[in-house]
Amino acid sequence: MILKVNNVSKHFQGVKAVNGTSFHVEEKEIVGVIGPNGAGKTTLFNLISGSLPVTSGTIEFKGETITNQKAYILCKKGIGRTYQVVKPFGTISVLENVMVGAFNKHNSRDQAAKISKEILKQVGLYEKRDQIGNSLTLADKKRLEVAKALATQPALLLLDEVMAGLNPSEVKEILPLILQLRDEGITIVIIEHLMEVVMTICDRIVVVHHGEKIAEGTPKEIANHPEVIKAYLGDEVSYA
Ligand SMILES: Nc1ncnc2c1ncn2[C@@H]1O[C@H](COP(=O)(O)OP(=O)(O)OP(=O)(O)O)[C@@H](O)[C@H]1O
Repeated sequence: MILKVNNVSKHFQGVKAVNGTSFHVEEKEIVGVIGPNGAGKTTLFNLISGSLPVTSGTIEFKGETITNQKAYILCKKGIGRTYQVVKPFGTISVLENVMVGAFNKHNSRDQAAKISKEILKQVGLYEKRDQIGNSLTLADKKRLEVAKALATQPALLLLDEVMAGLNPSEVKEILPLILQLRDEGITIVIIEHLMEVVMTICDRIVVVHHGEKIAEGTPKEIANHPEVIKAYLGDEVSYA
């Protein structure tokens, strides 16, 4: 088991963004986190990656309790993440953007550049390595987000809506990349609102609603789960 989230809560004043959630992730699994808007998905990622402290509960990574450790320390330990809102360093090149991630593990500029070029080839951005970050299309900015996270050489990669805003053919292009990363040994937790994507690539799915886990299972189990159907088809109509 690579990740264990034990009864974790995050309350913002009166808002119970995450409320007593528990789940685990096995090595090399692809686990989807789904739920309606505001369900607490991104907050969960912020807690796992150390961007926010928990209100209560514990988080274990590779058997070690890592609750409330700083984000840069968790990054060094192997937890990488992308952000829902893509934020490339707009005025430096695509290659330099990725190198920022690579410096997490490598002090030498040459070594960081070498690794970053390999990653750019893998995500299909090598030809655009000298372009400025801001000049990329949204689809390419999403690839760059993945590349920046990969450059930190994560064992566990948290992908936050990397396909939101992409057209169907762009989505089809990025799916094999995610499967390839898993084949290379990276464990993936993915927040994704595109059901066909989640159903296709995930081994298991965790469903959250109002900060609480309401279901967990294989894509098939989740698709037929009464609580999930209620959460999506009840008074909540939009989801992400
Ligand atoms: N820093 C914060 N301060 C106060 N409230 C917050 C903060 N971050 C998130 N929230 C609230 O916590 C709840 C969960 O938000 P979160 O962004 O985790 O949901 P989500 O499932 O990722 O939503 P979406 O699908 O819209 O991205 C929401 O009610 C949100 O307004």
